[in-house]
Amino acid sequence: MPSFSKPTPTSRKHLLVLLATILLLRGRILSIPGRIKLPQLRDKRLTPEELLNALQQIYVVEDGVKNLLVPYRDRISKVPVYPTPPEKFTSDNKHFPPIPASAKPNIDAAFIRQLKAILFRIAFPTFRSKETLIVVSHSFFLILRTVLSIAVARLDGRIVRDLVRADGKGFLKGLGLWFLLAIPSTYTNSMIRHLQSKLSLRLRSRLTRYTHDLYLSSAPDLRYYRTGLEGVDQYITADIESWSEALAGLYGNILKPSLDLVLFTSQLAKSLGVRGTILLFGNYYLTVAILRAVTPAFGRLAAVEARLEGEYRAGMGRIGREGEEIAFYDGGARERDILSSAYLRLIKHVNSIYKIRIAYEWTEDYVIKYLWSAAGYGLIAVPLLFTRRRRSVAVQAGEADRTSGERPDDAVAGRTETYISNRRLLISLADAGGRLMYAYKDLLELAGLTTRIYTLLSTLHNLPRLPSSEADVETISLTNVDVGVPPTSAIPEIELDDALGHELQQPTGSAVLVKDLSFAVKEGEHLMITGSNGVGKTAVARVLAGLWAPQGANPDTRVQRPRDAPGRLSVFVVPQRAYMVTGSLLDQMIYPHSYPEFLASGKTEADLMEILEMVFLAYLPEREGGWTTRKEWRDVLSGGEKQRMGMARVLYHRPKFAILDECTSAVSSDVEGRMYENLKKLGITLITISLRPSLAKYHTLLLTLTGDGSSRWTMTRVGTAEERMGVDREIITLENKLAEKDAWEQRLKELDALLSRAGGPIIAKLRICMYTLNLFIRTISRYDRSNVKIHEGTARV
Ligand SMILES: Nc1ncnc2c1ncn2[C@@H]1O[C@H](COP(=O)(O)OP(=O)(O)OP(=O)(O)O)[C@@H](O)[C@H]1O
Repeated sequence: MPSFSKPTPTSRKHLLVLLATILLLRGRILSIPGRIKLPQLRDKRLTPEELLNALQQIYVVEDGVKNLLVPYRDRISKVPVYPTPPEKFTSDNKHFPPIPASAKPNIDAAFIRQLKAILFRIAFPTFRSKETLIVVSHSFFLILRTVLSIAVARLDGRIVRDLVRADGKGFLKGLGLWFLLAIPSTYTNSMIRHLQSKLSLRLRSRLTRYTHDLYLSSAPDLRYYRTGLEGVDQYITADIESWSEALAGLYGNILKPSLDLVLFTSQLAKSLGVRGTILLFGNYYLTVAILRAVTPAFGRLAAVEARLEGEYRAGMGRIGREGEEIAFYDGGARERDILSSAYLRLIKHVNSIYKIRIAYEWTEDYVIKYLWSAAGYGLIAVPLLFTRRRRSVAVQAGEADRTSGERPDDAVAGRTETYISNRRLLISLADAGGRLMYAYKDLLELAGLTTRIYTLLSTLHNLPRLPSSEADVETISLTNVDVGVPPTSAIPEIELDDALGHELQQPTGSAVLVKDLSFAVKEGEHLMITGSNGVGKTAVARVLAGLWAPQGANPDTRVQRPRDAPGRLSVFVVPQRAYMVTGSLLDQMIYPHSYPEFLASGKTEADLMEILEMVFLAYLPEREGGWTTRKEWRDVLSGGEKQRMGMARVLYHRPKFAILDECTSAVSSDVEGRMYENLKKLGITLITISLRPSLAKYHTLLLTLTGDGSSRWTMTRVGTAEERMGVDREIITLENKLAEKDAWEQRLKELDALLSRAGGPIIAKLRICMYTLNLFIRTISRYDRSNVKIHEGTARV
């Protein structure tokens, strides 16, 4: 493999140097990079080429830990990943029981249980995690802010008192303290915001990693394939993010105002006395009662909004994915209608939330701002009026100065201080109360999002296990298997127009497509599965590959596949629709291998080129600018090229059995035939699903699915090469006879005309012969090459 060091240009022989540089670069671009050195990646700004190579590398393993190479600006950071162990999922399973059909997002026991499961099984798995440290620091700053707010309120009162007293020195001292206090206060505010964002990000990362590991599980779980949950992307991307933000924000929004409420109330109680404190608590009670009565079901509304967002997002994604097909049909207008409809449903819902909010927020503002302020004035008046009355009585008695030793100015200043401090505390109290009320609404919204996240996790956790089909056998076989569409799992969905309730997606019953199917394919035998469209050919492949469980209650039902040998897969499936992975040209060919796995396999660039030649794609690396070129391959490659790439993957992996599901339908027959020959030469046993009779000659067994609604099937042996030649000869004879059909028909008409003029028994016999001939011609006419059935060596298995 060539190295990737930069060429040094010399001042002499410019032309030669230029030529050499071009050649060197061409060599670098067109060849596969070796393992790249990554120790100082974090510190070094990489060249675009190095960046591309690092992207190709995907990850490095250091000290047994997989480090993902994540592009960040024009650098690469190494992020260690620790996949969730399967035992963790097993132990978590019981904490995520299926959500009951009647569940509605609300602040209740179910919400607490769901939140507890998500928090303590995923978000905070241990108390010594970084998340805990963030929460502790966050709490510290929240408490500090409350303490500082009290200090600010006191200082505020003191400054005004000194002002009323005309105490310049005291005023300046107070002002100096004010500036000093501002430093920790503002720092505390920014730290609270920072820690809240950090906590939200950590929660999101924890949940995302867990969900990725659970969702993208390998065989036999294949949860990504089997969830049946609509709009999973919305759950994993947007909902997890909103949930993390809501939770991190809510912690501050509940803890801080609650603390404020306790501390401010205790401070106020000192100057309000018992009566005032009772009045204060009466005020709290009244507020909570009023607001509870007018609070709408924000939880359910938030959950429905998330779902509608998901539908709209899915529609947008579909257009991005299937742009070309839509463009061919010129379906823009139709798609716009579909998208607009999804968008309008979302907007209608959001609008209705806004409308519901008007009444709620109006009441909330009225209660918090005006009711609390009025109560506040009343409460402040208690000590003031009380003190004033006492003072006036004392003044009347002419003993004011003697009893208190204060000047009248001091008394006014003292009252002003109390008033200012209490007023500030009351304003803060009203603010805390308001935030607590908002927090209640946020809590309801969190309940809605929690239901969404919990639905995702419990659906993934509760998928029925697929029976393992791998065994120590040499053949791939089905025994007494009913093939049918598996029932969709029951997933509760919050219904669009029904924010008051939700609907259960009913499990659909599955019809049996193929009944009691049994066959075994040994290595070296080649099976072709045929039958009309929709009869269940791919369904059989799904059962063989372990994507669908066999149906039916027959105790003898069995699906068996050999286990993967070291370095060799037992079964590799090429599906009907070509799939192109995000990445380089090399990634397309080695999929699902990663680049490090390719290096570990010991295969070389020459091996890859040899494979590309076998599928007639040898021109691709040169045409596309090298193996590491990254493009949107789904659009760049033609339909036939994508299918040939699928065949290249089979040749790269060299499995024991290759299931080819109509994966050469866009490839010309001659190229298709040569690719089949190449696969067989490499010792790969073929299980082909196809409607092309021309492919039958590469196989030894033919499974025909009847497709007349009876779910029946027949297995026939295609026969030896000689026998197949015999069949070909028969086809040619029939075709020759077919070519003479018009002449025969003409002669028949002539004879018929002759006979109609004659009579007698001989004529009757001749008429019978004519009838037979007629029938024969009609039968031949109906014959078509594609209908020729091969019956040699028929063996029902
Ligand atoms: N996930 C699914 N959900 C519901 N029905 C399904 C699903 N997958 C397949 N089917 C149904 O099962 C039947 C068989 O599908 P299958 O893909 O096996 O047909 P096929 O014989 O391979 O057809 P074709 O030749 O057109 O590819 C079809 O009627 C199809 O609609």
